[in-house]
Amino acid sequence: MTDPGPDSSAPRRAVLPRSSPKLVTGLALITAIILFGVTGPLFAGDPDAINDIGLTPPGGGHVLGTTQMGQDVLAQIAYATRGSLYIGVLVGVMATVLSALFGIVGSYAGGVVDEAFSLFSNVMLVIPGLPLVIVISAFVPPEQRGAWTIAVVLAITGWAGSARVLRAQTLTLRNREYVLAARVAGEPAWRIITVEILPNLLPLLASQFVFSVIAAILSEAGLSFLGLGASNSSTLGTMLYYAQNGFALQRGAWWWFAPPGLIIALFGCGLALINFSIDEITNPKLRAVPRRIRRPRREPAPVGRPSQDVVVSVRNLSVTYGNTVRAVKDVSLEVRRGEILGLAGESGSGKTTLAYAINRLHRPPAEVTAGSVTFHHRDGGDTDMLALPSGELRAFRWSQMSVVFQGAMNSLNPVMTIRAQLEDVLTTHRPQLSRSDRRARCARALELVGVDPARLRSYPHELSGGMRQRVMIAMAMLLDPQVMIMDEPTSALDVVVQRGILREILRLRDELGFGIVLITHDLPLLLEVSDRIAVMLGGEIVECAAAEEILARPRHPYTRRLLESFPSLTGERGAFVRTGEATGGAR
Ligand SMILES: Nc1ncnc2c1ncn2[C@@H]1O[C@H](COP(=O)(O)OP(=O)(O)OP(=O)(O)O)[C@@H](O)[C@H]1O
Repeated sequence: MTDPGPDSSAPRRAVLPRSSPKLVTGLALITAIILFGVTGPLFAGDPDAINDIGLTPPGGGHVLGTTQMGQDVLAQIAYATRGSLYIGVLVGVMATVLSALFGIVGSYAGGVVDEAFSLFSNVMLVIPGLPLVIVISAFVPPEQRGAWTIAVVLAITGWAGSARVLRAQTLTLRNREYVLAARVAGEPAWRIITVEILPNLLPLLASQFVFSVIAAILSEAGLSFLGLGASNSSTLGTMLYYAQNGFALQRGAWWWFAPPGLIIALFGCGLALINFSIDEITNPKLRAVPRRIRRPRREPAPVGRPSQDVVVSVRNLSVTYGNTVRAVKDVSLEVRRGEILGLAGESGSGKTTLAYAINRLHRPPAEVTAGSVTFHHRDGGDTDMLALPSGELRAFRWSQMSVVFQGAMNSLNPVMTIRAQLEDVLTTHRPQLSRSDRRARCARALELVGVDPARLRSYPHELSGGMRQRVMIAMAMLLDPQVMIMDEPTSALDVVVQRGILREILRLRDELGFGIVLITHDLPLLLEVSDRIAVMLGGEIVECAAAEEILARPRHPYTRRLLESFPSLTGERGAFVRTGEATGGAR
């Protein structure tokens, strides 16, 4: 067997949830209560043993005192905790299975099955739960009212709300591309549900299970308190019932009613804390990344001010993802007013990370570890992008530096008209504009990108991919920004539409004079439209020069190989692709 090496546990560590104070506290509480419930009865004496000492406060031979019959309260609590946990888990499992069956299977099957399941869930949902539980419990004779009976009653009155939520979520998931792909690939329905859909519903199912357990323990306590609980088993609720009947409160016997109440409260609290952490555990994207309070190392102010036509200067910028990936390494570049700066490089070379960091759109675990990004205003003022308070950054971002995201045509909200989405930007950033001015600006923005303003009334699905892409560009231009960052703005479109949109962008750049950072893998396209091109490799800019210079005299071997891979540029087809030479990615 080979030695996995000292770092073999690192990837495993990366996929495990990071502990958070919430999770640790919740787990500690629940573990302690479960341990007490499971092992306590093994050590505690007989909870029903009657002693002639009567009601006694804690002390001596009885750590938590005795009931009015002289029964040991600690022993009773140990058995009662076990009983309540048993009912809670039973109900949690049954309610979760029922809600998954009616919510997930029904909505995936669709048609009559979905309608029938949905109707049944709705009927169960509108029946008031607590009165129904009381009626059913009262109907069952006390001698047959065991823990299982109570658990079944609580489960059948408590699953419908969860089923509705699961149904809504499954209806969305079943139309996702990967589910459609699995269907086209001929996977059977049971496999699609369990492999493609269920893992995405785990956070919901887990929190619904936790919620059902809490609700069951509380409801059982309520039922027992009313004398309708499980007759042949001891639970925290039955303890409270007997304490109430023995006038514990009036007699000041706090040791009789306070401990069971406290255990219920702590159990609910522990499960709620775990519930909060479930999303982070099941969804790696949501895991909180410990933020090291580390300001990027400030660079000394550049000697002299950059020339008037520079709008953004990036100096020695480094960005990392956690401690492992150095995606951008010591990058310096300038974006000039009215220029198109192309950013080329293989997949994973750090282009998107750099563009996002310039606009401070990077999210944890991405972190700027060094360098500076300065925005130079026309009036001579400078803005340190990395030091901008978040309120100012929000206002600054779209109005001075906007972004067209990768896959932008899917960024439009499907349930809002184009007009509403464009107007939203103006309402947020230009609240002083009148309604008619807003409408006129939206129409003008669409005209600029070559879309008929009549389309303002359309919903995104009524537009072609190219139109949606143009709408996103119109949205990015709506506030007359000085810089637009465009990350693969046309990659999903055919070449003719691509060229059409880029011609439009060039015309707008000439007309409005903003600078553009254009990211794409398509080097011929970059050579066609860019003024300058920066080539990235492994997180570094290995070459930055005028587009003609890059084409005529590429200096870096990687740039030369990149050019060789495009036949129309050099005539030597695909050496780069054919040899498959490793080029190195970000590390
Ligand atoms: N959330 C993340 N967590 C960890 N590493 C990441 C994350 N996002 C990106 N990376 C890593 O950062 C590096 C740079 O990624 P980035 O997306 O910036 O590259 P890119 O040049 O834009 O690639 P592409 O052209 O394929 O979009 C890659 O090694 C990538 O694996």
